[in-house]
Amino acid sequence: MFVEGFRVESPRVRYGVGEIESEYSYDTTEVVPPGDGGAGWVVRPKSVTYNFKTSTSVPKLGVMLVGWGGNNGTTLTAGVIANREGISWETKEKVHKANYFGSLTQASTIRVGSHNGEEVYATFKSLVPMVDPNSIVFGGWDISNLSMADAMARAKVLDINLQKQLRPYMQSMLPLPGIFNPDFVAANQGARANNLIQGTKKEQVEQIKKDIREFKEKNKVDKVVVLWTANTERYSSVVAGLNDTMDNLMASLEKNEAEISPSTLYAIACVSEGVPFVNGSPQNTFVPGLIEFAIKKNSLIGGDDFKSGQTKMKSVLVDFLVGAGIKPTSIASYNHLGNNDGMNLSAPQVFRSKEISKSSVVDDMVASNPILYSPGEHPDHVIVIKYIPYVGDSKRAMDEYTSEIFMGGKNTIVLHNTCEDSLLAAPIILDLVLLAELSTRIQLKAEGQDKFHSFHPVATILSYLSKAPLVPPGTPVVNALAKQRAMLENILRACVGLAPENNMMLEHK
Ligand SMILES: NC(=O)c1ccc[n+]([C@@H]2O[C@H](COP(=O)([O-])OP(=O)(O)OC[C@H]3O[C@@H](n4cnc5c(N)ncnc54)[C@H](O)[C@@H]3O)[C@@H](O)[C@H]2O)c1
Ligand SMILES: O=P([O-])([O-])O[C@@H]1[C@@H](O)[C@H](O)[C@@H](O)[C@H](O)[C@@H]1O
Repeated sequence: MFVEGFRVESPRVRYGVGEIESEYSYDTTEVVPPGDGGAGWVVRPKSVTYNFKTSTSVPKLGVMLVGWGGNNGTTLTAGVIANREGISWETKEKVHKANYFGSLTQASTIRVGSHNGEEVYATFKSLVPMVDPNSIVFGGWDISNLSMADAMARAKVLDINLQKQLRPYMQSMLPLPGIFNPDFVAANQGARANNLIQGTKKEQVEQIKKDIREFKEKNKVDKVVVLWTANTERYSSVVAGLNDTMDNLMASLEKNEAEISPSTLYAIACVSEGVPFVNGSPQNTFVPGLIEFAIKKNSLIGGDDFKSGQTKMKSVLVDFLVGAGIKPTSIASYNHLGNNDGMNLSAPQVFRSKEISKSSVVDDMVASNPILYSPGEHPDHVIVIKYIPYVGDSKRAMDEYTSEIFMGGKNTIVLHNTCEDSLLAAPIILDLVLLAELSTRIQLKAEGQDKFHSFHPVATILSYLSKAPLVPPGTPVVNALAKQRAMLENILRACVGLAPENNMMLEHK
């Protein structure tokens, strides 16, 4: 059974004017090491009462994309317009209708219980009020000056009969000039760089801040979220005195230090304006000084690197294998693609950023099972990415997973996965901006705390959507996809006083 929406009736939930309040018992545990008496480890269940307040004042949302004219940026913009206008288009197979497939918030469901023995499901987005994607106003920056209509044609992602219908809506959408530094991307990206902000790094930051303010005013949006879907940069060097603290980063900006990347400059501008900034690429935009700045300003940052295809599959498969007591011993991940992202990734220093994010995704799962892995032991894991122009945005991923199984046996799984890069990434970008906006409307307070506060500005709530989740310093990184989804769903369930989904279904046992 499926329900579009629901209200929770409980003495612990109040749907007020402008907000939903809930009182939530957070059942967790306290783990105590062996005592002097050698009694062994002790695990004590404990319950902590949290109060949540979620504002139901859903804003008119503006989304400014860095790299708006790219394959992902144009595909997302086009997809939202097609959904908003109810566009359908004919291909050789059939007449297609616009949809939001691939979006967790728009096209997935949650179990809310059972009725007369039948399971009842609701849309994920019905848990708490979210922005309607059809109402989003898009804008942003690109170092290439093509209109969104021409950039969509350049991307060659969407069917031509759809593109023709979208062109009138997108031809007047022009990207603002971007901050470009050829030292941080492949040399082959220079050919498209004809739409640039000139000046010192500080002047560039001030321009981005001005752009955000003017966009907000011109479009009469209540809130803006900025998301980086521009090209992958090489890692910035993290150097004491340069970017290791907020003060040093700001001093380096004043000195126009060369090693501050464009993505970090955009992030500085956003944090300065209190605008959420999400990084969809793998580079270390969030150098320590930027993270300190975001925490001081309590301004949301999140990322890194959209989890869209090959890595998303890996974070499911390795979780299944390790969770089943099977020991992955070698993982070979190869893919080739032919879009501009792939061309940029053909530069070794840029590829290294992607290699890091794609390799780290198994770390938490391997570390969770010392029965299988000795301290420091991990699977052989290689990442290969090749640029083959002919396939365009239709990335072809090939993986081989070899594992040790019972009594010296071996198991090998081979996958071929045609990841239509932008058609998989666009709905993920949508979820990132919707959830980033939502999380800024949630306040929480644990028992013993006297004031409500926001989530930590480093938004781990976005982990499900990121290959390399950014977490507050010193906190655990979770990559297993099922755990990430459960974390997100259960936090939103808590906002309306619903217990975590435990899948026990005792009533049927
Ligand atoms: N499935 C996916 O597509 C996927 C998954 C994970 C991560 N990513 C990352 O998303 C990013 C975008 O992917 P894409 O396929 O859209 O790439 P793309 O090359 O088509 O688009 C990037 C756009 O950013 C622009 N740009 C580059 N540097 C800029 C700057 N400093 N300021 C403003 N604009 C700038 C470029 O002109 C281009 O239009 C890449 O970093 C990619 O690695 C993509
Ligand atoms: O998300 P995923 O498919 O594991 O990883 C992908 C890379 O393998 C691919 O080369 C590139 O197109 C995308 O940027 C994406 O990051």
